Amino acid sequence: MSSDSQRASVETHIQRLTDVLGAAISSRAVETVQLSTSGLVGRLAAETLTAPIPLPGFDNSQMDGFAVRIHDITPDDAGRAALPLAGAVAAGSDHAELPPGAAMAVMTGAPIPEGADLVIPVEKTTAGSFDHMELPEEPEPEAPHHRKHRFFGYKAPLLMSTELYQTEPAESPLETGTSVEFLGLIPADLEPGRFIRRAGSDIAVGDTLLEQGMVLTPARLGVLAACGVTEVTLVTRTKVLVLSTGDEVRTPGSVLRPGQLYDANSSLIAATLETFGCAVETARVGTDDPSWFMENLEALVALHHPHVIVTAGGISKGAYEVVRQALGSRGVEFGSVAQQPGGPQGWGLIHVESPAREDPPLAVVALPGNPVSCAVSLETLVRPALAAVGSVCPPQRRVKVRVDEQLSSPAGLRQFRRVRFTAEDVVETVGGPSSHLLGSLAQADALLEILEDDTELAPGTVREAILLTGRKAHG
Ligand SMILES: Nc1nc2c(c(=O)[nH]1)N[C@H]1C(S)=C(S)[C@@H](COP(=O)(O)OP(=O)(O)OC[C@H]3O[C@@H](n4cnc5c(N)ncnc54)[C@H](O)[C@@H]3O)O[C@H]1N2
Ligand code: MOO
Repeated sequence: MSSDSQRASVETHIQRLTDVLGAAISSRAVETVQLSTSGLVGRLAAETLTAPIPLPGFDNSQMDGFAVRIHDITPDDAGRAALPLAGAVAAGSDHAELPPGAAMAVMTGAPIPEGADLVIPVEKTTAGSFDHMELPEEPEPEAPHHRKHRFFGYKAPLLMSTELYQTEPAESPLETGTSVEFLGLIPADLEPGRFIRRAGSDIAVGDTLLEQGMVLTPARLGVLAACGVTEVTLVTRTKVLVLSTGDEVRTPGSVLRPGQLYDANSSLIAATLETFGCAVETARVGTDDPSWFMENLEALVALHHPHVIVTAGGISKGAYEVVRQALGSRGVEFGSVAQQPGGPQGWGLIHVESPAREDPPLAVVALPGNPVSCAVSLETLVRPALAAVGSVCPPQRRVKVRVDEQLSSPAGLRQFRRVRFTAEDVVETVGGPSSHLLGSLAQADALLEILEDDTELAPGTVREAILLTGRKAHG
């Protein structure tokens, strides 16, 4: 259907866009990227990836405290027990062994000394903390991986003086006679494995880190890095070429002649599509000549290899509607959607000759030129369609709001008024319904949805609103 006398519903148009976008981006290529690349959040994994190492990578202490063997500790009725101190193990230290009948100081993240089966936090000693203890020297910086645990002793008694001094590795560290005095121990403190983070207890070797089609999140990127993964294979983002048209439109920074205006649509559309997970290139095709427009388009397709072309402007009823004239004869349909702003719309699939490009065909989404019409169309039509084709596009964010003013809306059109929050769940309109009011859009938090048969809204009416990109609901 391409007649303006019959307006398509919003839902019908979303389905049309879903069909054309689906046909164009169903078989996307994959690419391998370094994990250190920025902007990976929201990208789609193309392959299953399993853990090459466990997490934690080794048994380590969850607390700053003392590693002990359970059977070496027999608390008295007051929960007190003492053990000779055999040394200290810092995070980053290598293998240590716990001598029988002794305790070893262990710091959070330090490897558990062999033989220990639980850790008692330093708070459960009479010293209470390591704050006033002199800890063993740090290892040489050039060989951190050879970091050794240090045997040390206390100027006795540890828990009276809380003064700790380092000794050279001792033949028998227990000769120092220094002891650690635990107190307030209850049975739960002596459970096997207490405060030991076991190797592989979070992730085991071979566990699935990513599955094909999974969205990358900050946490998933963190897990990949923790497992030492350096690169990841991702679905190539939907590549969109944004073409803003209009002889009167100039690039910001250039000098305007009378009747000319700066190009708002390239920035607005590109920024929006980036939040939809697309890789976007923009170009301005400032011609009203359909054949020159097509030559430009073909050259740009050969350069950028997009999956989708989004045009802005040149589609309504004027004498110089270059997009409509150029693409209307190539399979792109143009018609009206029963919404305001964003009534005139174009959609379709085209084949553009390009040596580097193979099927599937290119999707065309032709938006009306008014900037607010573009913004609303992207939110109400393009976002749901992109989200429906299994892309990474986040869905609309809808909230219920109360409108504390009298509003009217034309019958048969779904009107989207720009509103801002004045209190939690309460909105006021910003500017009128016209689609040139870009300043008002920039002040708005949401698009108030007024349905087709909802022609008069009394103050206090509750309706749905779509939160605009980058805006959050009040409160
Ligand atoms: N006789 C009719 N006239 C119009 C109708 C209609 O049904 N019958 N529909 C109106 C509606 S609604 C809209 S929306 C616009 C859509 O027109 P076009 O898509 O052809 O867009 P243009 O005419 O090219 O531009 C419209 C408006 O937007 C300005 N513009 C264009 N590009 C940019 C840009 N990149 N940055 C900033 N502003 C831009 C342009 O100068 C125009 O003012 O048609 C109505 N007319
Ligand atoms: O349908 Mo238009 O987008 O209102 O100005």
